[in-house]
Amino acid sequence: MCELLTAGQMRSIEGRAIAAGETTGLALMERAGEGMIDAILTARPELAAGRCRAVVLCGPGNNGGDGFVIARLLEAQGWRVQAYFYGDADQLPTDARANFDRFGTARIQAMGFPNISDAGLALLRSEFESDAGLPDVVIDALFGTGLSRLAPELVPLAQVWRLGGAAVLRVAVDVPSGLCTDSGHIWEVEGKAALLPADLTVCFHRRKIGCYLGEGPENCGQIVLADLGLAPTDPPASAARLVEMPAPRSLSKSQGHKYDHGHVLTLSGGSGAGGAARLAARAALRIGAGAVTLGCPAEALTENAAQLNAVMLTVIDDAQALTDSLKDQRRNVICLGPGAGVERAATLLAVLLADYSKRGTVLDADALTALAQDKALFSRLHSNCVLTPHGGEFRRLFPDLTAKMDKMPLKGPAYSKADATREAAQRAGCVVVFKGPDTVIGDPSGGLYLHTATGDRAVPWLATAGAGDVLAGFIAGLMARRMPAIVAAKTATWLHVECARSFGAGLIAEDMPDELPKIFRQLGV
Ligand SMILES: NC(=O)C1=CN([C@@H]2O[C@H](COP(=O)(O)OP(=O)(O)OC[C@H]3O[C@@H](n4cnc5c(N)ncnc54)[C@H](OP(=O)(O)O)[C@@H]3O)[C@@H](O)[C@H]2O)[C@@H](O)CC1
Ligand SMILES: Nc1ncnc2c1ncn2[C@@H]1O[C@H](COP(=O)(O)OP(=O)(O)O)[C@@H](O)[C@H]1O
Ligand SMILES: [K+]
Repeated sequence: MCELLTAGQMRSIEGRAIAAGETTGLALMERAGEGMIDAILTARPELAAGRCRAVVLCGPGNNGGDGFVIARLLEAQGWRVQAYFYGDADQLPTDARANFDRFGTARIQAMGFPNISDAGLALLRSEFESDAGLPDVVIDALFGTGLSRLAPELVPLAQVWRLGGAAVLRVAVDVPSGLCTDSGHIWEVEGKAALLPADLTVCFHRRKIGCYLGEGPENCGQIVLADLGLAPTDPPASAARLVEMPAPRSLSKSQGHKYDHGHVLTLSGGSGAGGAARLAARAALRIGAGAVTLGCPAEALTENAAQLNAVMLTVIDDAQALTDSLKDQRRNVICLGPGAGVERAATLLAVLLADYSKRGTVLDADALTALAQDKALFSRLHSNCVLTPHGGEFRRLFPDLTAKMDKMPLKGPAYSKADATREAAQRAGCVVVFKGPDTVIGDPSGGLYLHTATGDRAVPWLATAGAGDVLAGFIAGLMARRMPAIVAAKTATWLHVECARSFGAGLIAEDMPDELPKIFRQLGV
């Protein structure tokens, strides 16, 4: 289970350990420096062989203190190291000051404070233009989890930071300077923003949530962990968790009748608007629902019949027809929204949310718009519902939360997509899957899960029409198989990205359900 921490959560874990006498700030800082070097050499073993050159940028807080430790330890390994300092030595926190002194004032190049001097910047620039060639590694120990506002000094530094291009390894200590640890946004004021993007980010103790949200993933490079030796106490209950590969056991089928594996009813729109619901229906069937029926208006029966085989068809013209259809309790999950049309979605939603049996209900697309337009409907959502909004739909449903999320404060902590999803799920009383390259899943009890499709899980081809319909179908299919809503949402999100990764370039939504059997084989389902 991989927890993702905010700056505040990390601070309280460290603070508790120090207060309990389990460790000291100085010991943690030493361990952070050691862990950093282990992590760099593990991620880039080729650096272990040579006598490399490193430039370490140290800032005014404890992140800077880590930088002095790293500089000292790298030097002890025979590296040529130059440390630069942005800050006032007399204002350094105690442990950082101890490491500043230990490395040696005379060997630390001051860059000027509170403004970086031209001379300081020129000296730093010369590191990249020296006869000794480019540094092998540049380390960003300027600001870490303590940064809670724009550091304007990063603006000039950001240009120098990029010198040398791909020939230089850029490593961030804990988080890249300029990134908000909580929201993954870049700190900015009046349109001015700056950040030092990294090829490798070494997070201490636990991964920081901002590395997985917003602009975090594209600016952190590879993210690895360094152990600080803190006791593996339970993470805070409020900590978010990364969505991980599902256990194959959870996806395998036991013996039984088709209806033992559930029956999804997907409700489509009228003539010419059935594609989205057909995609969802096929996805639900492929992921293992025992049976899937598409409910369409009579006018669309013939065209749907021409497209579907294993998916069954029924006519659902109006609210009464849906009420009758729900009398069949084997239809244990309903998927409504894709291609339904807002008016029809509103009519059918009223029936679904009045259904006493509170069966599994996946609401996407037009059903979300209908929900946003009707407070009474919204208030009838229950814990067996799943909402799957993209950014636009989320804005319609929760305009106030979106406004809070979009407004980067001048000073942190910032309100994040994770905070918004948690609040949305609690308000709706059901699971909310807030989609995007960083998909955040919240459950009404406050649980929070993140799936970030970046790095080796990047799937730009998933930005294709109908991909969301397939996700809704996957969730519905898994719920039909009696997976709890939150588990179905997590599992479907992971499989959805996995299908896109596996298929690769050229992916369109139709390909995704048909990629599932291959994924299942690979997982050993
Ligand atoms: N706690 C622990 O036990 C351990 C901590 N560890 C390490 O400490 C890091 C957190 O350290 P930290 O909280 O000291 O803040 P840090 O991220 O270094 O920097 C931000 C500070 O700079 C200050 N600031 C000054 N000038 C500024 C300016 N112009 N622009 C913006 N800010 C400016 C700013 O204060 P402000 O002026 O905003 O009040 C703020 O106080 C953490 O990431 C990890 O690397 C590890 O060693 C393990 C043990
Ligand atoms: N660049 C991307 N990387 C990863 N996932 C993406 C990306 N773009 C879109 N997605 C995913 O694709 C799906 C798109 O859903 P949605 O916006 O509802 O599209 P549609 O309405 O066309 O089906 C979501 O699950 C979203 O998370
Ligand atoms: K940093």
